[in-house]
Amino acid sequence: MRSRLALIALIAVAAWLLPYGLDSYAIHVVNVILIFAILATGLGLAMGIAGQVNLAQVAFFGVGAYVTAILTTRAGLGFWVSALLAVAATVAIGLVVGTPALRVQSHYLGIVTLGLALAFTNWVTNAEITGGAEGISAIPVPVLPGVDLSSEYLYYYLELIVLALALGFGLFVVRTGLGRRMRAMRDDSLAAGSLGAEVPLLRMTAFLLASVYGGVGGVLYAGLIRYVAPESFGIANMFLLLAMVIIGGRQSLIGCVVGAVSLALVREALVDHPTIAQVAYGTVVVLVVVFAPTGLAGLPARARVLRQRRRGRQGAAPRLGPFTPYEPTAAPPDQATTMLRVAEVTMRFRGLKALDRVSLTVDRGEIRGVVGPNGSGKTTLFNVISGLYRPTGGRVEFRGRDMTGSTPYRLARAGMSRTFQNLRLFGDLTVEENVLVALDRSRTLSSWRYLLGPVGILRRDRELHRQARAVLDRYGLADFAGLPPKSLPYGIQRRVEIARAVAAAPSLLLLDEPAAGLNGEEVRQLSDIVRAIRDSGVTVIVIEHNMGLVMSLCERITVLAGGRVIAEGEPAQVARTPAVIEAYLGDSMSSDDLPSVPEVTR
Ligand SMILES: Nc1ncnc2c1ncn2[C@@H]1O[C@H](COP(=O)(O)OP(=O)(O)OP(=O)(O)O)[C@@H](O)[C@H]1O
Repeated sequence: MRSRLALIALIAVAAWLLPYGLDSYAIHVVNVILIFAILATGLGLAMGIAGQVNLAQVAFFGVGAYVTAILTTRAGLGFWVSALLAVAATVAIGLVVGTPALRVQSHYLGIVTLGLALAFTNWVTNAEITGGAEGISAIPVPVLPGVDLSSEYLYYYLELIVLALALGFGLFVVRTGLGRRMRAMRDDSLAAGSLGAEVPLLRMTAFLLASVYGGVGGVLYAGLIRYVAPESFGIANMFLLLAMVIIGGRQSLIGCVVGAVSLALVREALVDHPTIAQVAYGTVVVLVVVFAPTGLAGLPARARVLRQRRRGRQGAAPRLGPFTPYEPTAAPPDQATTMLRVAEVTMRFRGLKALDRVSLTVDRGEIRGVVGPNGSGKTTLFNVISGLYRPTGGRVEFRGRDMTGSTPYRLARAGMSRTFQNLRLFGDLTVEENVLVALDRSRTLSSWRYLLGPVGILRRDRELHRQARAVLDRYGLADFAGLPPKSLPYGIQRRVEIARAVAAAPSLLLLDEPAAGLNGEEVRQLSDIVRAIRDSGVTVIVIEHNMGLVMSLCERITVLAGGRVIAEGEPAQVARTPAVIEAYLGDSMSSDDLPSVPEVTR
């Protein structure tokens, strides 16, 4: 921590002293670089942190610059008033660009945002108000009492302060709840939604943030160059910005700034050879994507890992601890006893009927098993219940409310949580951050607090970290808190996913094949964990192929075959049902898979 502060202080002092060693041309180049660093930080937030393809950053930049130019020269407004209006206009454009993000997937956004960038250049080249291909000149010098901003040396300090604020704010967002939810969305939007992250609004927020940075960059550019023309906001600069973010390291805002500075210097060196420059950026981008996907920012971490490997692992290896059961709580008697009612649900995929008029009712406090041969519709049923699929017919009621076709994040916020058959942990977040995403119930619409109440955000984040550590301690995962989940053995990943699902404080927990890939001891521990979760007042539905586990754990079992419910009842009773035995034998499983003695499989 101390060495990091010392490094920041050193960089700050060096940045402050930099103009003393530069001639007038060099300071101009540096001033342009700082503007690109601000733009790249905004692009990094949208693309690297939130995972939203945004090719409109250059258009945001252009809107900021042009609106400043038009308002100062044509409407006669002061520079700073125009600057404020310019950023507001950029945010409005950001809202428009972000609207498709509410519905379409990220790769289509690439086309939408590219279209916007092209339309913008086309418009400014042809419109009268923008001065056509000639552009707008004679933008007035921004006035700041006591500081002559016509001097590029002093303008540098204005830009430096804005960049420091922009980067500081970006890092604050990335390292607290909003940024964590964005990163979770980037890693796995389905899992993020199932934990209550409002994915469409988060995407929109990413575009708004990018637009603010674009607008601020545009204002600074108008004030620096005092002339705007279409070529500054064209595809070539868009490509340059993309290259800066990819080469610097799109998942790190500091990487984006490093990328902006390095590439801008290279561009300067190759200013007389633009074609070579374009080919060089393209080649370096491809090399980085293939050989160093984390960009320049990821190199120190890679070097650290290599060094550790060479020296051999130091210190004690992290170990899985025991699970500490919850305090049992009795279900409140005054509430309805039905937790979930699925009525006549049908789910068709083109010609295939994956669910055929499936009905089941799960009572509060129950552990319900859902079993059936492969392809019988179990996971589809979970996907319908948890909102990933809208059923073709029928109704899903959760806690007495009709929630048919509701979105995963609404269901999550209503108290439903789930795990996935193939594990959907956020791979680039740490284990602790995975749990933090589930614990954090902040609404995306309350993100204005990042501007008006940052201290409250920090305080809340500290409290969430405390809660996350308590969850990890309870599940014996404390040693893994700072590690990325994909580096962990499968059994531990399964436990992390359950801990994460329970951290969302559900009243109904859906577990999709939680024992898949676990060894006998791990299955026994899982059984204890699920029982303890239920005893803490959570209703559980579990899909499982491990019949020993199902038989010993579940009070009731629903059996699906061919998308239909073929039996339901207590385990021993269901195991004797001829239709069930036939379904399993038809699936070429041995009838031994349906033990009459309820015991956990080892
Ligand atoms: N998104 C989809 N598009 C098309 N078909 C699908 C889709 N999801 C599931 N299916 C089909 O629906 C049927 C039921 O699949 P589902 O995954 O629900 O079965 P399952 O009982 O969970 O199987 P398993 O035990 O192997 O996980 C299968 O035939 C599957 O191919």
